[in-house]
Amino acid sequence: MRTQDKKIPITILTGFLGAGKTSLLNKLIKSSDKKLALIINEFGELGIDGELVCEAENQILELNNGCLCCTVQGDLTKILLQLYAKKDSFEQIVIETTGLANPAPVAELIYFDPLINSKFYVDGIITVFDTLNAEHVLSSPEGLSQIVYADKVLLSKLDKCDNFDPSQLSEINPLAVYERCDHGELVDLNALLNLGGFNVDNLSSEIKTHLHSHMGSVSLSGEGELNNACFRQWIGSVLFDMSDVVYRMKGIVNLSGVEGSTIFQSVHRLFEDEKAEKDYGNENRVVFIGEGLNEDVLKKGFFTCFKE
Ligand SMILES: Nc1nc2c(ncn2[C@@H]2O[C@H](COP(=O)(O)OP(=O)(O)OP(=O)(O)O)[C@@H](O)[C@H]2O)c(=O)[nH]1
Repeated sequence: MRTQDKKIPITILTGFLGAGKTSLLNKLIKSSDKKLALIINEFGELGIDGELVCEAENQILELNNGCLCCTVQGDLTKILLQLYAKKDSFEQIVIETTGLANPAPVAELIYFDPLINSKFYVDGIITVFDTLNAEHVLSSPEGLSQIVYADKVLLSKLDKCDNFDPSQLSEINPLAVYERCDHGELVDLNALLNLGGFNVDNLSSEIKTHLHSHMGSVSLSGEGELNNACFRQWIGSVLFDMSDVVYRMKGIVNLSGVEGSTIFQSVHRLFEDEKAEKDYGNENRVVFIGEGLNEDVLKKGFFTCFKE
């Protein structure tokens, strides 16, 4: 028996902001043969991804107070040890990193922290790559590191992109396996949780530094009912006017004339809304992630949408 056989496998799921990680995770949860424990790390102090992930029987733990690749490694150690104490209730852990994370420091923690390494191993690093925003993703060090360290790269949004050239990725990482994955759909989702071990030799501490200091998030929240037309107009104008600086927006809102809560999300200008599975009552939470965001302007716009 290999020593790894006694350890708990961890899959690191990464991919740039809005690439399709949560979409994939939801498909994985529904079709997995294994019971999973999920650790979801978000950029922005108001957690929304935890709500977007379907619960099934799995344990979901959120880390919202920083990015795993820099500030919250101590928290990750604590969570992993807590999970280990309940190890009979799941078979594998999936860590969904923020869209701005370099996966290497997370893998390094699992490999080089003796306590963690005696209990866990990295089964693989999976990167969801947004083909529609390829140029933008590859121009950022975070997006690049997600390709560099991947064991498997899932190409999302090819349904909306007809001129994507995959050789630009295989030139960066010829060792990874590349596969098409629209909306988290894959032929064999279960194989994703059995990649069989990540190659520790690929790790380089050089790209370990805090890369995304220029990025920031603005989290807005308030109780009550938002005027539906006003809110849609405001979001539309934010995405239009600030599309260069707002990379990602997510929100759970209570809109006038709409029963239950609505989930809003955008990746650059691509925008979607859907009925939330759960009713959050009067609660409204909106998170913007981007570069040089003007919190006061966003706050003012948000609060003018509350119905008198
Ligand atoms: N057309 C298209 N849209 C997609 C695809 N995959 C995801 N999306 C959409 O892209 C948006 C972001 O998807 P998510 O799964 O939330 O992305 P994410 O990587 O978890 O986002 P963050 O956690 O914020 O970084 C959603 O509106 C999805 O419906 C795809 O293959 N094709």
